Amino acid sequence: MRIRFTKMQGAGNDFVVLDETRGRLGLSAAQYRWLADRHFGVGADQILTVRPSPAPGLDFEYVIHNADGGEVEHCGNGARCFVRYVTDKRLTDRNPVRVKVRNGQISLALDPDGRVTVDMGAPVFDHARVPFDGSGLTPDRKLAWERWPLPLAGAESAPVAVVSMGNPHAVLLVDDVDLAPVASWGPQIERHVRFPARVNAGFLQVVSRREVRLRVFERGVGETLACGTGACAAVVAGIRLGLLDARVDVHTRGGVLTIAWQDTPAHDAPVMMTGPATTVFEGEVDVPDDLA
Ligand SMILES: N[C@@H](CCC[C@H](N)C(=O)O)C(=O)O
Repeated sequence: MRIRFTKMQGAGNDFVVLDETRGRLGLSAAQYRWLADRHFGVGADQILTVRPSPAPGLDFEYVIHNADGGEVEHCGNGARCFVRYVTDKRLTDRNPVRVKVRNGQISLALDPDGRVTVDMGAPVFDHARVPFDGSGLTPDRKLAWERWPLPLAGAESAPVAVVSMGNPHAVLLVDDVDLAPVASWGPQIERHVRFPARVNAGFLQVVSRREVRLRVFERGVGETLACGTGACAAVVAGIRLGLLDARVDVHTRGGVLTIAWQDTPAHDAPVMMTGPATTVFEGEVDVPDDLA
């Protein structure tokens, strides 16, 4: 099947964007995997699919597949690229744009400086909704909020803060992200038995109360140059741990994201994320239909 696509990136987290506003392409998980493949396909961390509004009061639906072909709930950098795409393609003239994602809705605005600001919704801390199983573990309460000790191979234990931004995140404090064990601990945390839906693993270095460095080993992908929901989760965790102010610049390997979250007694304020969204190129490709 021959399809048109747009290649985009936000802080180096890269996407193949597909337009299904005039009809479904009907791709299989294997075909999404092929599109994301950097050797045999186009190459991307995620595939974003734009669909028409599913309900009054919404402008679009967008669907996200990880490079492993699995559908996921949320993608922060993808959300910014999504709004750049529907605006540049003149699929809408609304600003902000209201979009349905898998388990909720988000609002996205193009800023005058060319960046995009996304209302990412409120973080979720309820373990059942993350989902996370902390039963039998004793949390570390040395800081203002708890961290849960995950046993890893080699008898090491990783103390993680647990938060959902619509998708699950485990956030680990490290002294220096350049030296963090992302390649060895990332896959173990991603598939840890305590996270039944798997998890994105964030390695957070606090530089000051307004500046952090972050690397994320993403569920279904591996380490990416940036993760938007990971940046939101890391800043929310840092604020709840008492280490960060309400507005923080997050330095990733692919660029800077600004995250703002005003903590309240109910911890239910929305997280605002601002960052870049860029079109790289457009193309057509023959997607094999005999993939296993
Ligand atoms: N790159 C994304 C997150 C994409 C989904 C994630 N890998 C998951 O499985 O939850 C972002 O920018 O948020």
